[in-house]
This record gives sequence, structure tokens and C-alpha cells, in this order.
Amino acid sequence: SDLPHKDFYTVEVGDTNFTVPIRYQNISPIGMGAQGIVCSALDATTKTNVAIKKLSKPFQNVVQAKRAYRELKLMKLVNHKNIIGLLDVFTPSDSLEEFQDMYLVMELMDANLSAVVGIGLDHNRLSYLIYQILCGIRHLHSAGIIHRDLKPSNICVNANCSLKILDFGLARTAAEPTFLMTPYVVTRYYRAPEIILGMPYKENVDIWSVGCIMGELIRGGVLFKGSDHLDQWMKIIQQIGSPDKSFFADLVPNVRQYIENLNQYEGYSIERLFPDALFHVDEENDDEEDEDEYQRNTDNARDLLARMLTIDPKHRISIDEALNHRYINVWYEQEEVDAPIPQVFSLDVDERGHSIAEWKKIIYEEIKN
Ligand SMILES: O=C(Nc1cccc(-c2n[nH]c3ccc(-c4nc[nH]n4)cc23)c1)c1ccco1
Repeated sequence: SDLPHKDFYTVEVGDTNFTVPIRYQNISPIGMGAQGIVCSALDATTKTNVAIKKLSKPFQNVVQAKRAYRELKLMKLVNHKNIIGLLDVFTPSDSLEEFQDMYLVMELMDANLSAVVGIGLDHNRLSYLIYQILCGIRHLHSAGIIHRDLKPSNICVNANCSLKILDFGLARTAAEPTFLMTPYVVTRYYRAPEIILGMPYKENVDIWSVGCIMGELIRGGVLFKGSDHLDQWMKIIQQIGSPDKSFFADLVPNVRQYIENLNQYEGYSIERLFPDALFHVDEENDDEEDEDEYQRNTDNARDLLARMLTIDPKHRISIDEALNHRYINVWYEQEEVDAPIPQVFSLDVDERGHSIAEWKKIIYEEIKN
């Protein structure tokens, strides 16, 4: 295992060891990610609290190596207030031969967005959260990164309602891993119809996920909780209604005829799916004028939701249109929407077909420089 070189120390966290530089004190577990355990710590040098994520043997298989490498590369390149910032990256190992584990040090947030679902949010907070997700996603798109796997568990928030996206989603080339080495279950509830049906996609594939997240924050539960891809599709068309024929044109023939032969569903109006009662969270505003404003906000929220939860991407609202929507544009700040674009060269070029040993070297070198 790792022989920690000087000024590292080891603490037991759950059933794994955290071997970190002595500057990181008060190591305490805060959660489990798909790639490993996450702890909070005090950075004694900067006197700030940080999050430290341990990736155990990230090179142990190609799927994990590709994801670890891509995440490290992109975190170093991307700098935006709504994308989690990388503060440090290290391995306790002194040499490539010894290299086993890598650690990412990031900004510490107060909670995961999934912890906020079920809390009745007023329009101010709800619209500000959605605005920040849109700003973060728009920034990734400006760097050529389409997320495709946005969900509450990879978004974090602070008590002051500031929000950061934790990861960069699915790699373009990575085939969906049929199995994961960990017991971790992949959540597909937020994936767009074009992803579920294996169709071509463009940037507004991420808008569908934002719609699912916004709807869940309003309803207090997952909108389309499918047990598999087919069930996911059924739950979507039963609520939203079956799309018209033009949507199926892009489908591969065998999937197309199967999907077209399913029952057709009328679906429900957005008012039926998200009735006024769901929006009454705080009875703070009682006088008449506020009541009208609250109802206007509710109508605007539902209008945006309907445009995001549109099955056919050809008719679904774009990121820029969503940022200019009357429910969201109250927050619009040009420099938040248009941050400098990181020069992300195409990672896929050098991701192709490396052996485990090659991945180990590539990742080790990326950590050390
Ligand atoms: O629990 C606390 N905060 C908390 C809760 C949930 C996430 C984060 C979090 N902050 N920064 C991150 C970076 C990455 C991850 C990550 N999770 C999977 N993969 N990656 C998570 C975080 C923080 C807390 C704050 C003060 C006392 O306790």
C-alpha cells in the first residue's frame, strides 16, 4: 500500500484509510460518491474548510481511469462560480510504482441538493437555484462539454442559496458502463428522452435534466422514477403525453417501431402536474398585492417547466432562452452568464485505448504537475 512520505498522516474513515498532508485536519466523512468517500477537513494553511474526495486505485479499470482522468483535467481547466473548484490534488505515494490512491481537495459546501428536495422553496430561492444551474451548464457548453447526467446528487448548495455543480457528466466516447465495480447504483431518472432512446443529442439535452430537478424541488419527489429505460420512457409519456410522429424520425428502425407501437398517452396539463397548492410554501405574504405577484410567479414557473419538460428536443427551450425567461431573467448578470471560456482541447483524442499500466502513468503524471 502507500508508504506515506514525510508530512502525511493516516486516519481511519469508515472502512478505508485517508492518508493526507498534515495541513488537512479534523477529517470527517460527509458522503459517498460513485468514485469513493468524501470527507470534510480544515485546511490549516488557509484556515478554511474543504472537501476531500479519495479515489482508490483510479486506474484499476479503464472506465474508472477515463472518468478520473477526465474529471481531473476538466476540474483544472474550468473556473466558474457554479462549478465546484479544485483547490489541490495529491497522492501520498512518492513513486509511480507505489501509486495507489489519489485525493481531490475542493471547496466545501453545506449540503447536497438532494437534501433540499422536500423543503418548500419560495420563488426567490427556487428561481435563483435554477438560474445558477443554467449558468454552470452554459459555461460547460461554452467549453464543448455537454453534461447529460445532471441530477440533484451531483449538485451542492450553501445556506445562502449559492450552488455548484460537482462533476462533468458522461464522457462523449464512454460507452455506458454495464456494471460498476462498486455496489453504487446509477440514477437515470433525470436523463433526457433522446439519451434513453439512444438518439442524437445537442446542448439542450441538459435542459431536460434541469426541468426534472426543478419539478422535483416543487413536487418534493422524483418526477419520472423508472426502474429501467423502458419504464423510464413510460413514466415520461404517461405524465407529459406521447410526442408526435416527427420525434421518432431520428430513431433507429427497430427501436422506432417498438416505441411507436406502445400505447399513446394524452398526458396532463402542466397545471394538473404542478397545481398551485405545491407552490404555497410560505404564508409570509398575506396582503392582496403579494398574492397576485405570487400567482404570477407560479404561472411563470410552470411556463418554464413546460418548456423544459418537452420530449422533442427540436421544440425544447434552449439554455439561452431559459436564462432569458421571465421566471429566471430577474437574476441575469452578464459576467455570470458569460465567464471566460476555458480552452478544453478534445480529451477523447488521447483517451482512446490505454492499458491499465498506461492509465496509471497518465493519471500519476497529471497529479504530479
Ligand atoms: O456535509 C457537509 N457538507 C457537504 C455535504 C455534501 C456535499 C459536500 C461537498 N462539498 N464539496 C464537495 C465536493 C465534492 C463532493 C462529492 N460528492 C461526491 N462526489 N464528490 C461533495 C462536496 C459538502 C457539511 C458542511 C459542514 C458540515 O458538514
